[in-house]
Amino acid sequence: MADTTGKAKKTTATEPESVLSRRRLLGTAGAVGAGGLLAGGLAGAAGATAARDDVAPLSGVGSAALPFHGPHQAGIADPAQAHGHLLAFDLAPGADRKAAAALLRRWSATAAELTAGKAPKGDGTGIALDAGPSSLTVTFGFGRTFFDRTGLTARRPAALEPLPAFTQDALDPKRSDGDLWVQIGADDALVAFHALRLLQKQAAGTARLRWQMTGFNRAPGATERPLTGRNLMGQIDGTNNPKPSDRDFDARVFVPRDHEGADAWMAGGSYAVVRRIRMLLDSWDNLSQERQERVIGRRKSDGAPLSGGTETTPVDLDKVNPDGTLAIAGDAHIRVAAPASNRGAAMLRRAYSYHDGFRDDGAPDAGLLFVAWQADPMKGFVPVQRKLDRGDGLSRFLRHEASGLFAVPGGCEEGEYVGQRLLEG
Ligand SMILES: C=CC1=C(C)c2cc3[nH]c(cc4nc(cc5[nH]c(cc1n2)c(C)c5CCC(=O)O)C(CCC(=O)O)=C4C)c(C)c3C=C
Ligand SMILES: [Fe+2]
Repeated sequence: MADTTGKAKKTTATEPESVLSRRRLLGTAGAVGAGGLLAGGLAGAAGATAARDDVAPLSGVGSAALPFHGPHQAGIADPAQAHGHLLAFDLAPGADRKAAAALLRRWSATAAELTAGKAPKGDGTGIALDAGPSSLTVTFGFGRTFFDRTGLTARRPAALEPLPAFTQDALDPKRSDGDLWVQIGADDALVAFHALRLLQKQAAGTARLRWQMTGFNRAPGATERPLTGRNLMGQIDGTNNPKPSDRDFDARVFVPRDHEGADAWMAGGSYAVVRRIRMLLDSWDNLSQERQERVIGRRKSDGAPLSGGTETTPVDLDKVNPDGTLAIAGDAHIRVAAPASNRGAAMLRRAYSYHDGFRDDGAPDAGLLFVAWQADPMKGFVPVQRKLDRGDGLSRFLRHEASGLFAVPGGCEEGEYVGQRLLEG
């Protein structure tokens, strides 16, 4: 469902029809294709729970649904969920534009069903049978290499020029880039994995997984009231993000709907910059809290800027302390990253934390799966990262290990698929 501004609206009905359809599957397996379910090894479970008309209402978390269809893809303007997967695929040798179109059609149909809480026909996995949609979103994008491989070079957007090399980059090419990109988010880990598994199976023969990263955020309801999330450095992160209610939000985040030219198919779309940023947590944790706060420019406890006020007080970059020093240090992260320091450049940050065990030296392999959304990377991520690369006090505690830039087309309507205007236009 989209409101008049075209933004996705969350459905929070206690028990939407679409949710019932998946949750009642166990009881109606015969009618909807028991073959799939039984093939998944669920014969016993189906027998034991044959009648599920007494199914209890889902929690608010489970029943929340974000529509797949609409002018923009879901998973951009809505809050990042508790569980996320980022995946990149490369087209298999011989897979052409037609094969890519068929894959996007399959993927879109599956994403539409799953986000509505329905079980795709023939799905025997059983992974998310008891759950509702849990705010699942599935977002699809195209990398630069996709266009040459499908004979669509002439329609590749200029905005997909490779990102410049930054001095602090230590990028692993195997975990960077890719022909196709998929972002999955859900407030339930099984619902998120279910989507990942089905999409990966549907890619067989057409595209091969290039890399995958898994991340997390705080679970909804974990705090007394909704709060801005924290990252693994313990900071409140996301405060000064553009808000959907801002006058210029759409212009900053989405390609205009009347966009023309060879890449007119990107109208209503957005560009995602993906960076895997490892945090040097052992070094960070050794800093005093006062030093940590100076590095960011905000208080750790409540996220208030060091220029005063509360978390939401506008930052005063000119404020001077009684001793004559700047309240927000010259190399503080929020000073260097602020639109005011970058000729207005801004992006929507929608990140997931990650933890992939421990490295040989005992340090956590952990950090941020940073995803920045903007209408044009040259007016968003690129100028800001150029500045951070040179003068950010936080960069001493970070390692950029992987990177990707993806063109994420606008959303599609029922019966259509994401990318159709590119692949069939
Ligand atoms: C190129 C863009 C950015 C990268 C890369 C980046 C990495 C990064 N940031 C934090 C933690 C925080 N960032 C905060 C604010 C902030 N960060 C960016 C951009 C990048 N950050 C911007 C544009 C802003 C907003 C600046 C402003 O206008 O005030 C904050 C403060 C809270 C907030 O506003 O979100 C924190 C904390 C980490 C840990 C990190 C890499 C791992
Ligand atoms: Fe930041």
